Amino acid sequence: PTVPLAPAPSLFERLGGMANVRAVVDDFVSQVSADPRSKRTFDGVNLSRLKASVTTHLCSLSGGPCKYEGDSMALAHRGMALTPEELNVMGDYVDRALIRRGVARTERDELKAILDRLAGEVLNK
Ligand code: HEM
Repeated sequence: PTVPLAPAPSLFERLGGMANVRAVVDDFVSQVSADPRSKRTFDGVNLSRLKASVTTHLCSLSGGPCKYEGDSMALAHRGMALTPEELNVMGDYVDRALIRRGVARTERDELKAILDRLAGEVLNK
């Protein structure tokens, strides 16, 4: 039998590591916060700060070496009454940003599954 010599790379590594995750977040947060279908909650939000926070969050969620210390998802989105449509708009921009950075289908689907599991914590708060 074959004994694996090294653990399988984390999703974080397969996404291309910190540089790629940061670039993807920079891309999709810029798009979501500018699109008329999804921009209403971004008024007055410090986008650089948000991008840094979302990068750390995704790094941590995908098994990377980060520790997310921001607010819970329910608290972060409290009072926004986010809709499934807004979440879909974001999901599409995430996917397109990943494609632009050369991330393959398997990894895109894995990240989508992680984000889908958080939907209940961000919608309708
Ligand atoms: C699964 C989906 C989502 C995840 C995982 C997520 C993640 C996050 C994270 C990590 C933060 C930063 C919280 C902090 O720094 O304490 C944040 C803030 C924020 N999110 Fe989301 N988010 C999601 C969906 C959305 C959607 C669909 C929208 C709007 C279309 C949105 C709008 C915002 C805004 C405006 C903030 C900034 C709040 C502020 O600084 O006052 N989020 N989100």
